[in-house]
Amino acid sequence: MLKVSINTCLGQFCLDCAFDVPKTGVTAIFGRSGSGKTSLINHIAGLRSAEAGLIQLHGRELYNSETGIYLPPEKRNIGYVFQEPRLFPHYSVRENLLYGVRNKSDSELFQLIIQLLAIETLLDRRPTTLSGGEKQRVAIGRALLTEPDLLLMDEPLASLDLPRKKELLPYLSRLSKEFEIPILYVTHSLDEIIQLADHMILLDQGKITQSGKVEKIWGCEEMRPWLEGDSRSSLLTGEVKQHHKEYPMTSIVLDANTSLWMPKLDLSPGQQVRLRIRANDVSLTRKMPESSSIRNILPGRISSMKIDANQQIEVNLKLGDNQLWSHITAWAKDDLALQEDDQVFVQIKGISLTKDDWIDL
Ligand SMILES: Nc1ncnc2c1ncn2[C@@H]1O[C@H](COP(=O)(O)OP(=O)(O)OP(=O)(O)O)[C@@H](O)[C@H]1O
Repeated sequence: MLKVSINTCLGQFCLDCAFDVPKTGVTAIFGRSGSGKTSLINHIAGLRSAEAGLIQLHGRELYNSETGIYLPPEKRNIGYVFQEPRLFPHYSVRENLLYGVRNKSDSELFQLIIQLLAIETLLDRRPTTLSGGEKQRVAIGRALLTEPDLLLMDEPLASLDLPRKKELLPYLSRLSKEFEIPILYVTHSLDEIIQLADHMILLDQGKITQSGKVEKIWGCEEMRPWLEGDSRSSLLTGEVKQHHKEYPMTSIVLDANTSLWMPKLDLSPGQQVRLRIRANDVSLTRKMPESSSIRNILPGRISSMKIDANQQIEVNLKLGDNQLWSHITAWAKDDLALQEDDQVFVQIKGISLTKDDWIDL
């Protein structure tokens, strides 16, 4: 586990945060530009020193202002992947990968990493001949080959265009499952968080405003600037229950009493999935409709209602054990005379869940 507590100022900017990162999985660091994301991971890497604090990785102290411990970056055993791949142009891909690696033979780890990142065929090429996505895969491979206790990634996809980002995401996702090390992942992208992160830390002006499981943070008030109105959505975790016998649909269990139908997933019963349900795809009725094209009609209760910037209503609902957002017009709210604590029926079109709205966990 990584334990961090940092209190320091750089000019006008002060970083004051304390948090723990679980032993495995991806923890996303998210926040506005200038909120201190890069400064934070640079402190952990040892590229910056704080005025006060403690950084402990798997029980080993990397930094302790009280006892004067300050390990330089090369003694911390931390891998760092930057926005730009930073490869040595005069070395081949193989030489880049093995730079700084003690065991330079074709180890099992080397084979695993080149397969996982699909860079076997690039080994004899020079970085200048690679695409942006290929270069970044090599940079990730190089960081992993040093067998780090922690991997820091600072917007590793930011310099890539959208198709390259999409190409690299599955590699990152596989890597986080395959390597049992904590990954701290700085990003501006909510899509990357949905695809990759298990946990999330929200930073604002150098302070942590929220941290915890992604599903929980997603719905919190501090996420409102990024997820308001039309862009409001909920993240839910569930398990594949069954596939429909006649139609290309899959049922996902969210809790003991709640399940949803969505277009067929190529997954087996029992597999875990994360779903994003857009608030615009969730409508409400007072009575159970008698016949409807909508496949998911579930009982829910209104927890709270908020007016968005366009004077429409964001309704937060309790759906079984989960929280769900619905976005409706103020007109509909008045027409149905909706109030907090009311019991309603929540309607989610099965077809509204597209392939960008789920990942297997
Ligand atoms: N050497 C420095 N001296 C003074 N202020 C600095 C220094 N380095 C960074 N800062 C300030 O610290 C704040 C946090 O910067 P940082 O790069 O950590 O933010 P960030 O959240 O990573 O931003 P972005 O998302 O734009 O990369 C900024 O206001 C920045 O101007």
